[in-house]
Amino acid sequence: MSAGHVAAIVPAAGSGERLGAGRPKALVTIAGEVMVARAVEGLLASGVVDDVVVVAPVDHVDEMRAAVRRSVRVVVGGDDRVASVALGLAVVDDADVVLVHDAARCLCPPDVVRAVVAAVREGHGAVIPASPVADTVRRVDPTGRVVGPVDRTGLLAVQTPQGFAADVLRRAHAAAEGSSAAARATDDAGLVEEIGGEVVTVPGDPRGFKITTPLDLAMAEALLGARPGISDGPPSACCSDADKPDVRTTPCSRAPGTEITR
Ligand SMILES: Nc1ccn([C@@H]2O[C@H](COP(=O)(O)OP(=O)(O)OP(=O)(O)O)[C@@H](O)[C@H]2O)c(=O)n1
Ligand SMILES: C[C@](O)(CO)[C@H](O)COP(=O)(O)O
Repeated sequence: MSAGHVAAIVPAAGSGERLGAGRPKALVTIAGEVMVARAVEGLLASGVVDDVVVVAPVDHVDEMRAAVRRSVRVVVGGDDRVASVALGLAVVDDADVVLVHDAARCLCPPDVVRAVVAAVREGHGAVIPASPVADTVRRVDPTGRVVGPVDRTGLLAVQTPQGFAADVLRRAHAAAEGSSAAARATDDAGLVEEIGGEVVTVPGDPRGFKITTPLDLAMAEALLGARPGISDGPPSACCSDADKPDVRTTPCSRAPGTEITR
């Protein structure tokens, strides 16, 4: 595929129930910058995205436009993520490559964006960043009783941005409209699978984690150096240095193995 026009859709119309911030999650601030603005900046910093469309909650379109501070289009979202992406897709009719990137994965590094776009340009119709699952996985019944092991070999946890040849994503969404596939799919690659399309992976990045709960938010702030750690306590005198960017070169006078309470 030629270079083509790359558009990115940023679904940001969720309410953020699990975060419980009392306002749409994408408008929650992390280290002085709201999530949706961080997500847009990350996409643009990749240097491979030409156009961004933010999908906003109906009552927060102006607020989101102001927060992003870039001349991106902002459209009203739908009742679920699939509907919101479809509404964004409807306005990127000039795109050859379409990325879909959760506002909630706003710390995803630009390298991942570039890798996804490069793989679509190589000719893959659908590309997702994904990483090995770290935890042991079990299947359980509705009561929580374990019913069987799950072989972790070949299991990957999937992130965004997901990248698509525009025609592939359009066909997938058209087929999903009003069908049970839309209800089942938790991501856009799932819709491509539903129409028999091939989906390939590129390596994900731990920083692309989805900010879902208050703990995720605290971890994001800690990653950006905006708080000492994921507990609320103040840093100890010794280890406040560890909060500075280059912790590798910061000496600590405590003996190795000393328990550190934060
Ligand atoms: N109707 C919806 C629902 C979700 N999203 C977006 O899809 C992404 C992934 O969803 P999730 O992290 O689950 O966000 P919420 O749906 O807001 O979270 P919750 O389920 O806790 O309410 C988010 O950027 C969210 O804003 C969207 O654009 N439109
Ligand atoms: C799209 C996604 O972020 C990929 O991991 C994920 O599927 C979103 O899931 P959610 O249940 O809507 O949070």
